[in-house]
Amino acid sequence: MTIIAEVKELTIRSSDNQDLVLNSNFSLHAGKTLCLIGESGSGKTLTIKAMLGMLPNQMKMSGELLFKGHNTAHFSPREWQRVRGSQIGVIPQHPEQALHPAIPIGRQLGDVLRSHISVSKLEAERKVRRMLEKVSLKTVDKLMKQYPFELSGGMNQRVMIAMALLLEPELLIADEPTSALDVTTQADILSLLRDLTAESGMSSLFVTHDLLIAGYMADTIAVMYRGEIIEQDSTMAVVQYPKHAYTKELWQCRSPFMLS
Ligand SMILES: Nc1ncnc2c1ncn2[C@@H]1O[C@H](COP(=O)(O)OP(=O)(O)OP(=O)(O)O)[C@@H](O)[C@H]1O
Repeated sequence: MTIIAEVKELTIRSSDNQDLVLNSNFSLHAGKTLCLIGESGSGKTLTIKAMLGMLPNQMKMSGELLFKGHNTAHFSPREWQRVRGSQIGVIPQHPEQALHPAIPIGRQLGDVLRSHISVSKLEAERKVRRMLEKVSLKTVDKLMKQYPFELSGGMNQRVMIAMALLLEPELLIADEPTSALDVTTQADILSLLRDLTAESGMSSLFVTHDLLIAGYMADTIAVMYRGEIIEQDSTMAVVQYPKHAYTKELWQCRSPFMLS
């Protein structure tokens, strides 16, 4: 199985020497989804930031982060610019904060495409339209001219998914992409993401604090607790036979209804 990214012995310390992430290890494989799960403050977002080369300057990091076999510590700002967005797609928790409020959707996506690959305006528009249709957005003609504030949270998140997938990344990172959405929209978006990742063959890292969502999305689950990965196994093993008391607790505090 092709390894797309590896996190080896990742430790992140705050400026006052607190361990915020301690000795994390996991691998991301092509065509597979790994879920990082843990409560608020367990270190999930810092792990993602480290993988994207975006840790706050005052933090100290040790360990190795590899993307397609390359140690990302050696990436120049220019290489990072190339990798982020084109080879690694990111879906944030709050799409409204990631989208520009004063640029129409069609132009925002077109600009992303044209900043990474050389295509004519017309071809960029065609690709953007196709991608917006792929994430099940309707009335694409109208949508291309609309601004984020005119769309619902669920529609904006579909736009972010389209943006993240536009350049056919090899790795998709989604940080709690549905936590700001109502339950029905959440289920629709999760099902869309699951279909798109399965069909594209890319690797994905999905962050959530919800074991039910992890069980629905992932092939492998890594449970984070106070900065450490305390349990990591196949989804089946973690959901059906959780070993750690904290994982059992995560399961018990979840509703009994399963997504299908
Ligand atoms: N810029 C920062 N400066 C200092 N400490 C930080 C900073 N960002 C995060 N932390 C601390 O690092 C720890 C891990 O934070 P992180 O954001 O990775 O958690 P998380 O698991 O993603 O939580 P959430 O689900 O709430 O996003 C927390 O104790 C947090 O307070």
